[in-house]
Amino acid sequence: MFSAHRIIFHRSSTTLRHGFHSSTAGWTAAPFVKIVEVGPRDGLQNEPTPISVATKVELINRLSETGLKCIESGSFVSPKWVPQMAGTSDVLRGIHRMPGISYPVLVPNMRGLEMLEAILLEHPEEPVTEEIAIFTAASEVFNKKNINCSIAESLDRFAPVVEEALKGNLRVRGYVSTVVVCPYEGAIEPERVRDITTKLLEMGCYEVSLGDTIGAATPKSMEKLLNCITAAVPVDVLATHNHDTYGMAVSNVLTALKMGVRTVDSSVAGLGGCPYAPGATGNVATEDLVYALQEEGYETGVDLNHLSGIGQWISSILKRDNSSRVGKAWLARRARL
Ligand SMILES: CC(C)(COP(=O)([O-])OP(=O)([O-])OC[C@H]1O[C@@H](n2cnc3c(N)ncnc32)[C@H](O)[C@@H]1OP(=O)([O-])[O-])[C@@H](O)C(=O)NCCC(=O)NCCSC(=O)C[C@@](C)(O)CC(=O)[O-]
Repeated sequence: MFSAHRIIFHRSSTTLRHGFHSSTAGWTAAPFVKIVEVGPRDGLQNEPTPISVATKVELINRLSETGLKCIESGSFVSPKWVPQMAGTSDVLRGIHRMPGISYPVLVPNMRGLEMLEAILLEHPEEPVTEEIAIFTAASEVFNKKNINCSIAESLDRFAPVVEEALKGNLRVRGYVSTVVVCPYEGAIEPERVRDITTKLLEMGCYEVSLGDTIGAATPKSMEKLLNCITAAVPVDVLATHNHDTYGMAVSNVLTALKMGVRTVDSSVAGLGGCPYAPGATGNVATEDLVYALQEEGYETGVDLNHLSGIGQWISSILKRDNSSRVGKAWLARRARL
């Protein structure tokens, strides 16, 4: 379980015209950062208008061509609670899965896992996904509003889900929400997050993503949180999931990377938010993240030009502003060319 940071060798990318062009020049070592693209799930779950299965499938297929290695593709949650995630079965059936990319889905209980298993049985030789994510929170009130149970009940509920998933060769990722501030309870003590993270890892999650659900963290609070958690678990089983409500997300991610985190969640065009976190905006935009990472000397394997076009496309389909500043800069630059 404990592995050294993932270092890859690559041709250094010479950044031309503010990060949108790359060329090759010599061999260097750059730390690789895995991006977990959550746009098709976290990004779409909070949209006010219905989104067709065809649009979801097209979004995932387009994202699959950018170099991303992990694209969260939906949720097997109750459609009464989160209507935008209805149709996840058809989304999984419809996407063109590319080798080397994982397409995880959220599963809140055994019912959700059974729904996924039913699809997996349709083509056992070609599984529609190899990974699920379970999700709880460090705040009792948020957890109750989000999944209708206490934190302890959620862990009890997830234990058999994880056991069954692992038996079926599905990898399991864990999420902890409200890791810094809860919209209902206020500041959260890092020790609470540490203890829940540890329990999820002991249960069998290979990684835990730390959700700053309302985007209220700052570099200082991220550092405090990670110092507390990494005293108990190795940093390479942690990921960060930063919403960008206060414009702090990129700074928070860079802080986490300096502390050794190498997996970061983000959402194309900065889409998203949790329906049970009022006032929170979307995740850090994947375009902003990729730009910051490449300028800071990290490797992501993602084609920023291609991604920026997709961010603009999905924003226009959803009839909303593109929340990615880098995406907007890309559009303005394209207009000038
Ligand atoms: C967990 C439940 C289901 C409990 O909901 P409940 O009402 O307590 O469950 P229940 O077992 O009493 O079932 C109620 C109804 O839902 C059905 N049901 C039950 N389970 C399922 C299922 N899996 N799929 C489809 N339907 C289901 C069940 O069959 C029944 O249907 P009815 O008899 O009324 O017709 C509900 O609270 C729920 O679905 N919550 C989902 C909340 C959610 O998706 N939130 C957003 C994702 S988390 C997030 O965004 C944060 C994160 C991860 O991004 C990190 C961060 O930013 O912090």
